[in-house]
Amino acid sequence: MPAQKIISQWRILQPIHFVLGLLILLTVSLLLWQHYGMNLFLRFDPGNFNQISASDDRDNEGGKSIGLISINPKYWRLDCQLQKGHRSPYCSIDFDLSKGKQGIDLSKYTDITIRYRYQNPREQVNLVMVNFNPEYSVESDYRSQKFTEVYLPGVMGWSTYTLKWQQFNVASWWIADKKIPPKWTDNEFNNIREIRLATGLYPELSNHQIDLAYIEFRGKWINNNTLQLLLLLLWGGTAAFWLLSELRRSMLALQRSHARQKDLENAQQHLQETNQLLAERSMRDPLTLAFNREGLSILLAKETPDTPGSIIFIDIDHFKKINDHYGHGTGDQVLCLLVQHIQQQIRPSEQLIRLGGEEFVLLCQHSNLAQAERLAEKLRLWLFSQSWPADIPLSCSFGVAERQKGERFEATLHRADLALYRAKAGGRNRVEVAE
Ligand SMILES: Nc1nc2c(ncn2[C@@H]2O[C@H](COP(=O)(O)OP(=O)(O)OP(=O)(O)O)[C@@H](O)[C@H]2O)c(=O)[nH]1
Repeated sequence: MPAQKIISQWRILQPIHFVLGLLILLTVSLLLWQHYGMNLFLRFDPGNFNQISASDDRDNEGGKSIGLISINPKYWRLDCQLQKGHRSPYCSIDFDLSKGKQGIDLSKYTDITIRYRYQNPREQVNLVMVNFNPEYSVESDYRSQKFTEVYLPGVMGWSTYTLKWQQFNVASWWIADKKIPPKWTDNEFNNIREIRLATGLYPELSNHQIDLAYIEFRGKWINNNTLQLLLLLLWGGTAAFWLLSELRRSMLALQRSHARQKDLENAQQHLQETNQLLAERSMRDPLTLAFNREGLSILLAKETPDTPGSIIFIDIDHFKKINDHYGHGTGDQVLCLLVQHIQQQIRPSEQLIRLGGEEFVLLCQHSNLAQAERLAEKLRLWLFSQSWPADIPLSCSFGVAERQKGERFEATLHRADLALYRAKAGGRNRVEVAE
C-alpha cells in the first residue's frame, strides 16, 4: 500500500479513536500486570522471624498445661502437655507482630498458606489472628483484641493449606465474653498484632507435638475489586467526558445552523423587498412618480368590464409653449409639481397615471359621472390657483367619462379623450363630460 494511502486512511481517525485505543491498551496492560505481577508476599519461617514464643493455659483459670517451643532450621516445634485445670486446656505458638503499639495490615493479602504437621491426627489445629482496634480493644486487656480463627485438621505428615480470609470466623467466645455489638463482629485483619497456632477444641489431655514450617501471605498491590472499580471509573469517566464534549459540539453546530438559517431568511427577505421595490418602480414614471402605462395595465388587470367608476383625462394647456419659453427643465418641474398637487387632492382609492407627455388620467373607481365631474372641476380650480415655476400661468383641460356597464376601459378612455378634445376646442381650462 503506498505511503500516501496509509496517511490518508489515518486522517479519517478522530481523537476519540485514539483515546479508545489508549484505553483498551491501558485496560489490557493493567489486567495482565495485575494477573501476572503486582505481587505482595510476606513469609514467616525460622530463617527470617524470631519474635516467637510458646504460651499455655497456666496462670489462667487454674490451667496446668505446659507448652515449650524449640527452633529447628526448617521449623518450629511446639511440645505441649495438656492437663486438666483450665476449662479449655491449650498450648500455642505465638507470633508477635506488634512493633510498639502498631500491628501489621494483613487485609491486603488474599491467600494465607500454612505448612505444618501434627503428631496426633485425631486433633485439630487452631490458627488465630489477633487484631487490635481501639473501638473495642484496650491495652491492659489482651483478650479485648479480636480473635478471628480457623480450624485445620491435625495431619501426621507435612501438609500445606492455602486459605482465604473468608474462611476465618470471629471466635464466638470472644463475642460472647466481651458482649461485642454486631457492627464489630465481622472479620478484621488490618491491625494484626499476633498470630497464634494452637491446639484445637476439646483436645485429648496428653502430650501433643506440632511442627510449623512457615506461614505465608500472598496478595496483589491492587486487588481484583479495586482494579475493576478503577477500570470502571476510567471507562465511565472517559465516556462521560466524550458524551459531554459531543453534546457541546452538537449544540454549537445547532447554533451555527440556526445562525445560517437566520442569515438565509434575512437575505430572502431582503431579496423580496428588492423585488417588490423593483416591481413598484417598473409601474411608475421615473420623472413624476405617477403610475405609467405598465402601472395602468396592472391596475386594470384587477378590474372587469363591470367594475363601476369614472375616468378623468387631464391635459396641460399649451405645454409646448412652456417648454419653448422656459426650457425643458422647467417643463419637467411643472410636470412633477402638477402630480404632487393632484395627489394632495385625491383619495387613496383614486390613481393618477401619466399616459405620456403632459397627458394624465385619473381613475376614480368609486365615482359616478357627477362625482367625477365635481372632482375634475375642483382639480381644475386647484391647479389654476397654484403658483408655478417662473410664475407661469398654468391651466389644465379635463375630459370626464363614466364607465358604462360592460364597456372596455379603452372605450371609456376614448370617450374621455373626446370630451377633453371638446374642452380644448371650447377654449381650454375647462371640464367637459363625455356623452
Ligand atoms: N418638459 C417636458 N416636455 C414634454 C415631455 N413630454 C412631452 N413634452 C412636451 O409636451 C409638449 C406637448 O405639446 P402639444 O402636444 O402640442 O400640446 P400643448 O402644447 O400642451 O397644446 P394643447 O394640448 O393643445 O394645449 C411637447 O412640446 C412635448 O415635447 C416631458 O417629459 N417633459
